[in-house]
Amino acid sequence: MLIQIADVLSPDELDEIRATLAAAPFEDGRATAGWSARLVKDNEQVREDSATLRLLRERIAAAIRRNPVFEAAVRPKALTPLLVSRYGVGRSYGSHVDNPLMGELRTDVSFTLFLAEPEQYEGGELVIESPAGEEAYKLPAGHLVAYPTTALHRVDPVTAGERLVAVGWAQSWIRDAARREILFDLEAAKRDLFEREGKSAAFDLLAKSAANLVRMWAE
Ligand SMILES: O=C(O)CCC(=O)C(=O)O
Ligand SMILES: [Fe+2]
Repeated sequence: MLIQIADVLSPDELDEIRATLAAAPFEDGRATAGWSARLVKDNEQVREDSATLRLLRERIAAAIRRNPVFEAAVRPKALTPLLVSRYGVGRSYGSHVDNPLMGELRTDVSFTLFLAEPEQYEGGELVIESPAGEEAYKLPAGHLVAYPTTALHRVDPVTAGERLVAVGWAQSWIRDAARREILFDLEAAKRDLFEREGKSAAFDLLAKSAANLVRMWAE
């Protein structure tokens, strides 16, 4: 399941993050790509060993972890350390698949949190490729798109301005994307039913089934 989540960062958080980014040290992004993705990766990232990256990672990861839609859709067991990337004019990241393992984690879900407003740059869409076609994402600042790490994807060349994003990966309690979608739908149905009839017998059965599916599938 592919999902867009609005307002993961508040306007105040965004201002603070952008101010921090304006003074951040950047380095070539190739170091954090696998050997074949490295051939098509052309961006810059906040320096791995910098205090700025530590601060940005803490702030942004905290905002993502407290987002209830992210929690319900991704079911994160753990997140990789985030990357904070900049694509100036001419920069892009060609079609690739992300590493299946990063550090101690299996990467189940990839996500991009947009930090620049769409009007601030031309091009730079995140394109998710599938046999059914392509889907391009360029979301307002503070919004996030999450997609199964199984997909080929790319970032189209930036032709004006500057694209700023934070990207990361989650190992999910629920490895399979189709199962995650079932649990996400059941959670939505639970909330809808609860609003209409409170903690009814039907609600309790739905809640029981959803909880037991998590128990059956969690790993
Ligand atoms: O910048 C993005 O939206 C995605 C970057 C990406 O595909 C990656 O870092 O593996
Ligand atoms: Fe990627």
